[in-house]
Amino acid sequence: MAAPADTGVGSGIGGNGISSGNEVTAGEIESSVAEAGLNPLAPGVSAKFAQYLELLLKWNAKLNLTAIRTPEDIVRRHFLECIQCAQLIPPVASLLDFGSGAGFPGIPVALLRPEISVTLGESQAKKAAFLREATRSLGLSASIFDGRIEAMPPSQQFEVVTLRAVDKMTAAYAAAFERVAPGGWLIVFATSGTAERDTAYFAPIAWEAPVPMTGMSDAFLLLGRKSE
Ligand SMILES: C[S@@+](CC[C@H](N)C(=O)[O-])C[C@H]1O[C@@H](n2cnc3c(N)ncnc32)[C@H](O)[C@@H]1O
Repeated sequence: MAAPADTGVGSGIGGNGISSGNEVTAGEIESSVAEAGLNPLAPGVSAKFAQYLELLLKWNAKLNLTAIRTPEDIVRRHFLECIQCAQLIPPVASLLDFGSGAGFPGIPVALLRPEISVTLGESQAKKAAFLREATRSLGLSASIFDGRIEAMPPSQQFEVVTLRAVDKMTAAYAAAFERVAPGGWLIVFATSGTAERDTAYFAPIAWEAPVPMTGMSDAFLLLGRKSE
């Protein structure tokens, strides 16, 4: 799948209330969430996002975890998109973030939806190490699956599987579908160029109307339910 489109909220430095320095305060994150029209975060959650951002910047300088590098872009493209996703997830008990990378959307989901048991699946060792450190520092109970999702025991299934910017789409899709429990949800981050292909690929899934990403001109969330 293509990476999320670079057409987000705001217009670069200062466009979403984020200053150009390397520090982003909890207040600035709350303002960005409000400007994007998303529901306010629960008390304490914006401070956790500020801490997550600091960790990302520190590790990204050495390990190249994400190509989105500046604080304002990380808030605008990674955080806001994933916060919107977390707020849309139906009431469920378990979620697999397939190809979590630096934690998107799994870590924002774990921060916003502590009732969900989140598994962050990531095959690259350096990214899995970051996920371990990030979840430890942020006090999250999310587990890390350090390997290819295809290697999970066949019986391991989840009520929600998220897919965001995962490459080798055909193989990833087949593996993701296997991990969705009967009656569970698949949530795909898509653009107008991929939405039709994505929904067509997962034929046995009943798709809801694509949800436009807040403040984005060409990004959608696809939510589909696997039959019982
Ligand atoms: C482009 S990154 C996107 C990461 C994150 N979802 C995001 O939106 O920023 C895709 C990640 O998926 C991981 N990945 C791809 N196929 C995988 C598989 N079959 N099992 C586990 N991880 C996988 C890659 O190692 C990579 O870190």
